[in-house]
Amino acid sequence: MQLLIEAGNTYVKVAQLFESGKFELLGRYPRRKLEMVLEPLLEKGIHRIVFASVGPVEVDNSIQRIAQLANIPVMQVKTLRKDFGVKNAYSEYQYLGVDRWLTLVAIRQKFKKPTVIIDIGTALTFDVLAEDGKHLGGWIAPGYQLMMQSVLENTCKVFSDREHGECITFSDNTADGLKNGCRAALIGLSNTV
Ligand SMILES: Nc1ncnc2c1ncn2[C@@H]1O[C@H](COP(=O)(O)OP(=O)(O)OP(=O)(O)O)[C@@H](O)[C@H]1O
Ligand SMILES: CC(C)(CO)[C@@H](O)C(=O)NCCC(=O)O
Repeated sequence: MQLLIEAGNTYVKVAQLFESGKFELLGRYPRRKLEMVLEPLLEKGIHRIVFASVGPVEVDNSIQRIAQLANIPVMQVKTLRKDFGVKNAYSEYQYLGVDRWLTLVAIRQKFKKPTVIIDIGTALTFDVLAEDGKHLGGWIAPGYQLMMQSVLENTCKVFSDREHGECITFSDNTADGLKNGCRAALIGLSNTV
């Protein structure tokens, strides 16, 4: 069994890949919980850890260290210039986030059609893939939480609450106004492509 880890800017996602090809998502965890989550898992017959990270280097080091202590080989996946039928649009190819690269590769494997990938995580990313596997570039914008946070941190009287729905109606109160406004911005951006 292999352990697959994707370290993002908000969460670290952990999954198991069995010999049969079956895949099971174990969960997503805040970065600070990584060691606590990984250590018990490594006692379960893991023969390799494969990870990709767009987080701080401390997370990469922490995964390497935990694997080393448990004597398990570890492989860090990096962004490539060209492989798996995808050609990276970046002239300095290594600067394209590995999460974006892996999504391009996965989409190419599955569809082989012109595709716009919209990924709403900490950041909102767009990546355009042509039919022949050529990556035509993309956009990076703030995700929902980041968008709200930037307004909250730079105003005195705007506030929010913990409820999150799917509404984009015009609002008659501050919290809904902010949440609906940020959702509408994400939708508007997505509709521009
Ligand atoms: N339904 C939702 N309502 C409000 N905020 C959400 C919702 N889903 C996710 N978020 C927020 O969006 C951000 C990204 O979360 P998400 O888990 O979707 O992305 P991610 O792919 O894990 O991001 P990263 O890979 O950068 O860690 C977080 O700040 C999260 O709290
Ligand atoms: C844009 C994010 C934060 C999305 O997770 C990540 O892919 C990243 O850190 N990318 C590096 C910069 C780039 O892709 O151009």
